[in-house]
Amino acid sequence: MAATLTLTKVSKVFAETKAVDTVSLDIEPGQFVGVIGRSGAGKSTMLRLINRLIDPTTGSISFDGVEITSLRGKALRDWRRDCAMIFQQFNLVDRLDVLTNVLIGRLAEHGFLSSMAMQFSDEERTMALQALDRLDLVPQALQRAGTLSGGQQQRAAIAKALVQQPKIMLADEPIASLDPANATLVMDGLKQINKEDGLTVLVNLHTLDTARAYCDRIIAMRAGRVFFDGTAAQLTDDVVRDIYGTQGLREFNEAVTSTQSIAVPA
Ligand SMILES: Nc1ncnc2c1ncn2[C@@H]1O[C@H](COP(=O)(O)OP(=O)(O)OP(=O)(O)O)[C@@H](O)[C@H]1O
Repeated sequence: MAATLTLTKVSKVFAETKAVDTVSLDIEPGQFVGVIGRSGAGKSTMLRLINRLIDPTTGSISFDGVEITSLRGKALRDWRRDCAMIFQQFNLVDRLDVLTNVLIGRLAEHGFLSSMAMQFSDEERTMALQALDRLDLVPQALQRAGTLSGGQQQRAAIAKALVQQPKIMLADEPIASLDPANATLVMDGLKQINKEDGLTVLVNLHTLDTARAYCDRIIAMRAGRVFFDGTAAQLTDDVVRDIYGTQGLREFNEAVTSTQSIAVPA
């Protein structure tokens, strides 16, 4: 059963920098949420806090009523499986084939010895092939991951995340290294999984057009705080200018996954 992710007054301080500043949010099950904002606004830090790659300085993060920030040992490993993370740089092992890379997503379910031996059941291989099929990557299943295009690698990373059978999918700028055609395929893949499986998706994006085209809800961060939280329709050009500033807006207004764009003042 899907569950709500709740952040309550979450802050993360690095030395002098308040990367995330008193953020409170409820992410409802099945939402496709885009997080936007200028470089340094705190987007990656927020995702890393949710995944427990880092710990908050203060505040609470809970999922289905369970406090995430206090999980240790197996409970923490289980959370990292439930909360799959996609990174800009794909996180695949280049020298291994695509199918094996996807199967690595199952290792959290294995004991130490079977993990070391990379022994997977027929059921797991079927699951991995089904995930690859959803991402249109069956023809590449036996190809070395390092030989795939960037877009194919990112779709393989999504397949790997899928076989973890996560409850929520986090993606930290998953299309930042991709050309428009591949960026569109990756976003379409995430959207398809969100719609078909009802999986909650929380994705950091550098480009407004992508957030507008794909996200049910857009959260804009500025200096660690939530500056805007609403739908694409509510994200007016005036709000966008406040988020990015006119200069920043130029930088972030390049169309990456669609031809829509907003007006930038001359
Ligand atoms: N490990 C760290 N040590 C010190 N400062 C950090 C660390 N991680 C992030 N910061 C700082 O926290 C702030 C927020 O960084 P973060 O990476 O979350 O921003 P972002 O919105 O994801 O930016 P970008 O779009 O460039 O990835 C920045 O000022 C950054 O320099």
